[in-house]
Amino acid sequence: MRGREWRRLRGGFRISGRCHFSKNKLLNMDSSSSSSFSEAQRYCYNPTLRWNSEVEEYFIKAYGADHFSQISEALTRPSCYSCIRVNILKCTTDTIMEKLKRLIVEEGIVDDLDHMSLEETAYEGDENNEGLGKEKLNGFLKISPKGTPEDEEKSMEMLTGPSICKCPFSGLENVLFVKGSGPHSIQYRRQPNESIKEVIVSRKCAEAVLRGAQIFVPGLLACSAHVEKGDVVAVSVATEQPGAGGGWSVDLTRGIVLQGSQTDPQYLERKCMYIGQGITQFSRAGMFRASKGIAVEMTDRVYKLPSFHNLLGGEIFLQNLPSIVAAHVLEPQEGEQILDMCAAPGGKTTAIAMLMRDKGIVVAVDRSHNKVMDIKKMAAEMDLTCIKAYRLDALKSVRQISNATDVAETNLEHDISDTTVGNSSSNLGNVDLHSPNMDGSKIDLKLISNVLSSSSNGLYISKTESRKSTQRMRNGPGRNHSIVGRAENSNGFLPNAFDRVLLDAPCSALGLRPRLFAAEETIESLQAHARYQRRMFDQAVQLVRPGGVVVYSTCTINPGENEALVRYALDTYKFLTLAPQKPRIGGPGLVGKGKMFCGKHAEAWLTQSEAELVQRFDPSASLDTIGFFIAKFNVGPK
Ligand SMILES: C[S@@+](CC[C@H](N)C(=O)[O-])C[C@H]1O[C@@H](n2cnc3c(N)ncnc32)[C@H](O)[C@@H]1O
Repeated sequence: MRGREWRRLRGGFRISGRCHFSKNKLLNMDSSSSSSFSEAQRYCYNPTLRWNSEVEEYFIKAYGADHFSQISEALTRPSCYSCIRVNILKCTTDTIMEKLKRLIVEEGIVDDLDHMSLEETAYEGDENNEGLGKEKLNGFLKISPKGTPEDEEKSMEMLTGPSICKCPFSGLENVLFVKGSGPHSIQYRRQPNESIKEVIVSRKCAEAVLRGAQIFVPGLLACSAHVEKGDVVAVSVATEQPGAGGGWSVDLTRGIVLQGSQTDPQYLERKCMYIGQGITQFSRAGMFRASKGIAVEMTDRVYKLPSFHNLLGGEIFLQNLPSIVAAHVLEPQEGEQILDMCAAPGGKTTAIAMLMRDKGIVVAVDRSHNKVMDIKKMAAEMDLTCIKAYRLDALKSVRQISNATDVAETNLEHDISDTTVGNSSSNLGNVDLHSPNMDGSKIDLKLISNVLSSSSNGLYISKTESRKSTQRMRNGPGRNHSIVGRAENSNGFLPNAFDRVLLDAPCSALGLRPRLFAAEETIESLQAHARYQRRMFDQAVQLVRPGGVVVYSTCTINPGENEALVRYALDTYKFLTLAPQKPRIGGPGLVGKGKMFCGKHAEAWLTQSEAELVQRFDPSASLDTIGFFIAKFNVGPK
C-alpha cells in the first residue's frame, strides 16, 4: 500500500525539505516557442536563500551542513497547505468544512486543488528519494507521543487525502487543512518575434504572491516598454544585493523600463526568480501613476495556495499550525486570568479565548497602538468578549507599587471590573475577579490594569485626550476609533497577577516562509533579539503566580533565541521547571552548546532530557510548517 500512496504523496504534495523536484520540469521547454535552453533556464523558480556569512556558519554548526541546506531550501517556498482554525464558539468544524468545499467549487477560490497534476509536480522517482521521504515522515511520526501505526495512518491521510481535511492530531479537531500545490512549471507567453513582457516586484510583494496574494501597485518596481492593460507579463523579484558600503540594498529606480536585455536591473540576479505570470490591470504608465489597487492579476503561479481573504469572517482564522499548538500548550482553563504579553495581531489571543470558551479574562498587550486596535477588531469579529486589549511596553509590564498611597491611587485610576462587567456580563458568573493569591492575599483585578486617560469613568482626562476628542467630534472616529472603541494604555500589572502567561516574543522571524532573503540578520542582531527576549521573560516570570504556567514561543530557527533562552530561564529561576506539552507534534530541541564568532563565543543549549520537553518545528520536516519553537514552564513556589 505504501508504494502507491508514496507516489501520490510525492507527486501531489511536497513533503520533505530536500528538493526532489526534477529541475527541468520547472522550465519552459515549449518547443513551439523560440525559447532557447538558456531562456528556459532563466524563466524558472529556484532561489537560493542568502545569509550573512557568520550567521550561516553558526547555523551550519548547529544543524549540520546538509540539514541547514534543507531548512534554507524549505524557507524559500510556502508550506504546501493552509491551516484554518475554526471558531467553534460560532460554528462547527463540519459546517465550515462544507462551506469551504462549496466556496472552492462555486467561487473557484482554489483552482486545481483536487487535480494537482502528477506530470507538473512529479518528483524524481528514484528509490533513494522515496526512502528519504519515508524516513522523514516516520521521523515526524516518531516524535509524536502516540507514535502508533494509527497516527501514521492519520498523517498519511492528511498528506494524501482530499483537498480539505481535518487536522488528524488529537486536541486539534477544530483545525482544517486546505492543500495547495506546486511547484508548477509555467509557460511564459510572448507574441511572435517579441521578447517576453515582464514586471519586477519587490521581495515583500513576491513573498506575499507566493502565499496567494495579487500584485498591488506599491509592490511593483519595473515593467517592460509598451505594456498595455490586459497584457500577459512574467513576474520576477528583485532581492537585496551587496551594496557599496558593505550592507544590502535593492539598487533599482522604481518605474524603470525593462529592455529584456542584460542592462535591465538585476538581470542576472533575477534568473530562476520567476514566480509566475499575470494580466496587467493598467498600462505601463498607469501602473506607476496609480497609488493603489491591483497592478497585475496573477493567472499562473509557481505555487497555488487558496486565498481566504475576507471569507467567513469571524468563523475562521487562517493561522500557522505551530501557533495554534502554542495556544493549546498553554492549556488555558475557563475562568482563569491569562496574560498574552506580545499579542498583536491577536491570533494566539483569540485561540486562547476560544479554548476558555470566552469565560475568564485574557489580557492582551502590545506596544503598538494600531496593533492593539487590530486585536480589538479581531476579538469583536470573533465575538470574544473575554479579551481585554491594552497598549503596554512588555518590558515594563510589572507595575511597581511602592506604598499604600500608590495602591489607593491605582484603585482610583481605573476599575477594570467596570469594563469586564460591561463587556462580558454573561460570563460574570465564571470570572473570578478576586482569585486567591498563593500567600493568601487576594489578587484584585482592579489593580491588574490601570488604564490612563479613560474618559469612560471620567476620573482622568489629559489635555491631549481632550484635544483629541474635540478633533474626533469634528472629523469622525478615524481608523483607530471605530466601533471597537479605543486602544487604552496600561501601566502594568502586579506581581503574581496571572494564572498563565504567554510570551510569544518578538524575534528574528527566521522561521517564517516563504522568505527570499535572510542576510539582514547578523550575529549582533541575533544577540540583540536574545537580550530583548530575556528581559521580557524576566517580566513574564514575575507576573505569573506560583503554581501557574509560562509558555515561551518564537517563530525563528535561531537556537540563540530558543534553546539558549530556556537555558537562561532554568539557570536563573530555580523555581521554573520544563513541563511536557500537549499536543506534541514538533521535534525535540537542540542539545549541547552553540559556537559563534569563529568558535570564540559559546552559548549553552539543553540537556537531552530538557530537549525532549520543548517543541521545535522544523520547516524542512515532513509536517511542512514554519520554523517555530515552544517551551512550557511550570512555576513552583517563588
Ligand atoms: C511575534 S509577534 C506576536 C504575534 C501574536 N502573538 C499573534 O499570535 O498574533 C510579536 C509582537 O510583539 C510586539 N512587541 C515588540 N516589542 C514589544 C514590547 N516591548 N512590548 C509589547 N509588545 C511588543 C510587536 O508589536 C508584535 O506585535
